Amino acid sequence: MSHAWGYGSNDGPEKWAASFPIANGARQSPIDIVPTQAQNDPSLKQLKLKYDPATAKGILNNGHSFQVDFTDDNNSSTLAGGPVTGIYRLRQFHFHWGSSDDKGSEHTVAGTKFPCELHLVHWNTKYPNFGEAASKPDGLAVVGVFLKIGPANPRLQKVLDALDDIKSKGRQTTFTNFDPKTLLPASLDFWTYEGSLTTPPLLESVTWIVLKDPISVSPAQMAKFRSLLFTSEGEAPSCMVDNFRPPQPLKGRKVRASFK
Ligand SMILES: CCCSc1c(F)c(F)c(S(=O)(=O)NC)c(F)c1F
Ligand SMILES: [Zn+2]
Repeated sequence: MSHAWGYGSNDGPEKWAASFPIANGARQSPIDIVPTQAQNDPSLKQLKLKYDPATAKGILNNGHSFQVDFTDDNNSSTLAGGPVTGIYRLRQFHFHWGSSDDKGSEHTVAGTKFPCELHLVHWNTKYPNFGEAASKPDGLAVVGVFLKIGPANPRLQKVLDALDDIKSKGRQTTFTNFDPKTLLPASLDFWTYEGSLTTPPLLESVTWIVLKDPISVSPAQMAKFRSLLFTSEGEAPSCMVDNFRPPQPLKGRKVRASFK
């Protein structure tokens, strides 16, 4: 049975629990991060990100967002350190954004919403593949990066220029020689907590690593994100906007900070 889901009034986040009861689980994401309640943990290691641009392979409109996929059959692009044990391989990155610049991020910071949030998805190599890892409590590590309105970000441009070729759901094209490290802020200071996928199947398998510092994005660049469609060619077009889940209950979880 297909569990069709989306971000509209009939199939959006308030309706997901009907098909995915874990939506009301104990470690759901995203959350509102309250810096004054996050405890500095000196035992947290430095985040180690090693990305090989040659592992970038394609860009796809999946009908919920767009994703840049990476070859993950070896340890060329990995995450280690920070809150995790072992080595996690980069699988893909994607974004969530709003219909206007006052919303769009999934995580919020003391209630502040950003216009966009980048997610870099990694899986734990102690498991044989992504699918196996995605079902384990320590299976995934996702780095979240906020995008804040400011000067145009030249490092986003190669990604945004590719969107014309993937306007509608199901469209994909090659996307090679790209280093996702260029999308990160100078500081890798982070907050971390145990959570979930923010889209169905909402699996509670994600160690979240949310960077404190945003990167910039211009209003014109945000308009480029909003030029994508949720819909396939031939369907009545629906603009891909507001593809974010709102913050979920913390349910007793602690958020740790890698910085003072
Ligand atoms: C089985 C899911 C396919 S990979 C994927 C994804 F497509 C996605 F959108 C998110 S997210 O929850 O939205 N952002 C962290 C993930 F975590 C993922 F692992
Ligand atoms: Zn995401």
